Amino acid sequence: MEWWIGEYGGGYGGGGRGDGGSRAREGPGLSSKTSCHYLLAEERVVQQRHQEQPPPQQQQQASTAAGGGTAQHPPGPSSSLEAPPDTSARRMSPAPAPLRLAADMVAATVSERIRSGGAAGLPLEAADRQGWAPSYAVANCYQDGSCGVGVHSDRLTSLGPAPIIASLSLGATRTFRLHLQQRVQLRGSRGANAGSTVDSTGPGGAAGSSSAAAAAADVARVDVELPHNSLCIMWPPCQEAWKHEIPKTTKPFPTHPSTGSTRYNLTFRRHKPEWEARAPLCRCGRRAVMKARQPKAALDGSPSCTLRYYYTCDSSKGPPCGFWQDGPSLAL
Ligand SMILES: O=C(O)CCC(=O)C(=O)O
Ligand SMILES: [Fe+2]
Repeated sequence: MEWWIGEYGGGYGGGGRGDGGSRAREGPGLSSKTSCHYLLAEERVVQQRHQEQPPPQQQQQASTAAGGGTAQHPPGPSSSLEAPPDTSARRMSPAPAPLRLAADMVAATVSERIRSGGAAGLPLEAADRQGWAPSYAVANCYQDGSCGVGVHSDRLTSLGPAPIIASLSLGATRTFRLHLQQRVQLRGSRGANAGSTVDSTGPGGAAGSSSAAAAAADVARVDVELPHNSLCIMWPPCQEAWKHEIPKTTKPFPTHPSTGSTRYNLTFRRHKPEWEARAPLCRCGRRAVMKARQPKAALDGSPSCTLRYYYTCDSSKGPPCGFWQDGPSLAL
């Protein structure tokens, strides 16, 4: 694996994503030991277009989808420490053959889960219901317990609302920790939680996966151990209702005969250029980022039946200009 995951060289432990936002960066938006690979030729075309053309001037436009117009709200929830896999900040290389093979297997697993009703009641996009296929993959390498990724949700600007993200773990076993942000009432479900939004399937893709979050319907934090060859599917609305992290640890954890204390993670995602194009430009001229709105009383009030989004300045690219614009909403 190392021959391609280590592409950007260097370490990702010390100043990594776990350190309150001061991520070590080597390329645009990518930390060392993280690399980004396109699986579809279209993705490469979109990427090239991004590099060649400045975004369209749409600064004064009203909000995009179902949301209202520009509002004078204060900024939303304090900006989370977000992971880099936002394709607007990507430097992608083509996926090597083993990664394509893994992507095909992951796509088949996720699609079969959808086809057999395992994702019933979840807010899947119509296209995803027909079968899900990722367009790119992000590879992370955690050399040992000193490496982690801080609490974040994955960027929605280029993934669109309610994305499916499938995460394959290889090597050492590390803890994947989820933090509940808002309770969501899913259609047809009785519980007031995004209960079944994370589905971790054990080694070999064994059936009878453990749905850790479902078992913990009323807790605000869930730990899922991710052993070698496990697939963790972050079903929607996982990115909206939860944040996640791989905590650094000084405690012993299960190593792997081939990789020792090193864990590799491959997340498979589908880029939705149509959503990325909808993001307005903020006052400082950068493309705004789309985030999920979390109601103030999210954790004590009644569950939300609607996912709401807003656009704000991308603070990962420099001092925020204070831009805020209402975004789309998605009834569950
Ligand atoms: O390593 C993992 O399991 C999670 C990685 C992650 O959250 C990310 O790349 O956004
Ligand atoms: Fe993430």
